[in-house]
Amino acid sequence: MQPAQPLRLALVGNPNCGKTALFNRLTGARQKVANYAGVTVERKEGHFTSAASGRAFQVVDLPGAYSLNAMTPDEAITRDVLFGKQADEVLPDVIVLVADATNLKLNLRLVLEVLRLGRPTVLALNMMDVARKRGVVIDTARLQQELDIPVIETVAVKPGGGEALVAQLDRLAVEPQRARSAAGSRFNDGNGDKLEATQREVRRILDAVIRHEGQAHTANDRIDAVVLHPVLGYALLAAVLFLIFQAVFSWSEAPMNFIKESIAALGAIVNAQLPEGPARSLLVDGIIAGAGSVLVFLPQILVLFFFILILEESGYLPRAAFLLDRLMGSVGLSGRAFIPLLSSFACAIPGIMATRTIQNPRDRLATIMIAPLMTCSARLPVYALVIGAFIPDRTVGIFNLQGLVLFALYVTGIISAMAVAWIFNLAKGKGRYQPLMLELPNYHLPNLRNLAIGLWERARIFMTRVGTIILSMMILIWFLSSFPAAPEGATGAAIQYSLAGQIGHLLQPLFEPIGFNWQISIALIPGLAAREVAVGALGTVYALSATGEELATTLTPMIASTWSLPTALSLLAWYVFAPQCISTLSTVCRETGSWLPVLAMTAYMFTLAYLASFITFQVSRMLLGGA
Ligand SMILES: Nc1nc2c(ncn2[C@@H]2O[C@H](COP(=O)(O)OP(=O)(O)OP(=O)(O)O)[C@@H](O)[C@H]2O)c(=O)[nH]1
Ligand SMILES: [Mg+2]
Repeated sequence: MQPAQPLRLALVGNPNCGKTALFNRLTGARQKVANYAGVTVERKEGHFTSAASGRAFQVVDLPGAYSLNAMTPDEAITRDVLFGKQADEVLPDVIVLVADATNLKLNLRLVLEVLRLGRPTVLALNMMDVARKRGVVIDTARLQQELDIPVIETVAVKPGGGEALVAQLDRLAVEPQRARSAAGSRFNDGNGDKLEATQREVRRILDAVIRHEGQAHTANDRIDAVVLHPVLGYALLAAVLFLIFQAVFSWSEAPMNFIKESIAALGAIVNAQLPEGPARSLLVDGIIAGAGSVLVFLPQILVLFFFILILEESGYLPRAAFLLDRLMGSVGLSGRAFIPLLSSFACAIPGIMATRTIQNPRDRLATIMIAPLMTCSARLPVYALVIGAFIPDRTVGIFNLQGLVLFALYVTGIISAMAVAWIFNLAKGKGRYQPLMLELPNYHLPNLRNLAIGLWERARIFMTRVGTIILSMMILIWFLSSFPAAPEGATGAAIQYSLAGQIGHLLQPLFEPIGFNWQISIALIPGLAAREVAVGALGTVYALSATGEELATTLTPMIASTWSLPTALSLLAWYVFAPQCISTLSTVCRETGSWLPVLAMTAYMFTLAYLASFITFQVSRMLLGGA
């Protein structure tokens, strides 16, 4: 009896109405959900089986859209799926419209537009929990009558909040025709003045179905009076950012020490158990010292994401975008660039993809070009390693000095990005200033369970990186650093004679003027695969360079005793600017459809990195006298 084909569903609705939350609820996926418009920028597919009927469904989550006349590249994806324009796309069997019940006035426009397509459609009236709390009363039965499609109330963020929808979909799977609205044709008069006809229809339906308006959301307004205040607003923004960098160091100290000690203990055990030889060296110097020195930074990454997740979920981000719109405009960026740039603090790849929400292609390109200057989380281990080794852990006034330096590095990245945008603006000619149009979502208290899931997800991603790309690079680096073995009667550490040692020495003339020794030069190359690998590579290289009997699984004291301060500062400067990992460059190529921006980006970033390191090294050497 079971049809072989799963029923294909597409989730369509305004931005930020909870499509992805619903997608996750239905399929058990963990796609990114956040409280601002434009989180989803690509099509995502998932599957689920109805517990009641055993029927299989295929769901596509789509970027939010205000209308089917796409203005931005992400809206175009949704339009193309609905019109079957995507080359390898089959039209969905049922369109699941999602609407924010607290904002029907805005959401109904798209609903009516989609109904005109005359396809089987159901409406999920989402965020019903918020609507109820505010006392909004919607006559769902009447709405169903007006639209002539099934209307189901949902709460996408609550367990079981999508069950009624699945039950309805089960019924539709038997006869999808039941969801084909005749109402669509009612305002499909083809008189050209569709927009106005739609507006009128929206007003009429609202009058018929809203039984009670509920209170205006006064709490929102009260918070906004502070958050968007011309003075207090900026002070709050600065305080929030500052707190984050302080916390990254002070909160993570204890767990980092614990991980560090565990790794050292593990190294000692393996060292004592295994006979001397390549196997022991690979395990202790390659894997434990290499991957271990990256693993130590997990707590700091989690603290950073703890704050990012709270900011994303609270609804604060679009407000910050408004505060900074003037500043962004003065260097020729659109205020819409704010969220893509902020996402780049996690990783430049989602940041660059998020530029799909920027309408003007020129603004979009400018944002893509500077996104890699935002400090991605993969740089954090490098910064933290060098800061931990060279910047004393003391307080300046109420501030932690290490946190201050970290903050300064992030700010340097931001200021440089603004400068590059300004130059780009001069070169490309000034774009028309477009006023920032962003929806201000309601404030949400972050849901603890989702926060925990989000952090767990980040930990998983980081551990997977450590276990796959970083581990395999570590093994490769260990081989390169161990073979060929030192010749008979050699005096120095064996690594000096290895392939990696030779490459390091070969590169040294290039890096000498900026203060890098051969160990750093070796670590820079694998750092292009993933930035954290540079830390792991240093771990392995130094473990293998250790000549004495002492076990060298902790990197920090080693670099503290062998590098000069100017070298350390120069490495920090290098990491602010040096081009991102290869995957970022390939994302730029994919998003712009051309290699030209990739080449331009690589060239400008390498130039800036070398210049910045050169100046940092030479000036600090002069100031500190010799070294
Ligand atoms: N209280 C409540 N919050 C919800 C509900 N559904 C979603 N949210 C929250 O609403 C915000 C937006 O959810 P998303 O699922 O990211 O929205 P989206 O429609 O996918 O947004 P875009 O991808 O930007 O188009 C998030 O903060 C969710 O946690 C709901 O039913 N009730
Ligand atoms: Mg989404």
